[in-house]
Amino acid sequence: MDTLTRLETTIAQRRGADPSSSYVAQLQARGMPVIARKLGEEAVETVVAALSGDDEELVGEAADLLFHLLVLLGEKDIALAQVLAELDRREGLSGLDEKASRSE
Ligand SMILES: N=c1c2ncn([C@@H]3O[C@H](COP(=O)(O)OP(=O)(O)OP(=O)(O)O)[C@@H](O)[C@H]3O)c2ncn1[C@@H]1O[C@H](COP(=O)(O)O)[C@@H](O)[C@H]1O
Repeated sequence: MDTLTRLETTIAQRRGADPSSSYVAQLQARGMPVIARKLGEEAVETVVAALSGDDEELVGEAADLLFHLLVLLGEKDIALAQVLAELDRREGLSGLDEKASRSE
């Protein structure tokens, strides 16, 4: 099992866990508005790290971003596999077709 899939499984297993002992359970208990805001913050922090030129910081922020994206997808009951399938679909499209398809 790859890293993101393992993490997705862990996040799903945190449903209903004690928020005082689990950061994921704490986010899940606070709900989608907090999860979405957190993802937005992590996206901004990733952009700032990219512009700062510090690779180590960027790696850390990118990990935070992917982690919080998985929490958000889990909250919406969207499997990582669905997102990967969409990327696979786009990979199969050629340049202009892909642009048209993405803007649909
Ligand atoms: N990958 C992560 C992970 N990445 C980041 N974080 C947490 O995400 C938060 C990042 O937020 P910030 O950088 O803004 O730091 P902060 O100021 O402490 O956060 P806030 O108080 O603003 O929420 C930190 O609290 C990190 O600990 C993570 N927490 C958990 N995981 C994974 O999720 C699993 C389950 O975690 P628990 O639910 O805590 O058991 C763990 O085993 C890990 O594999």
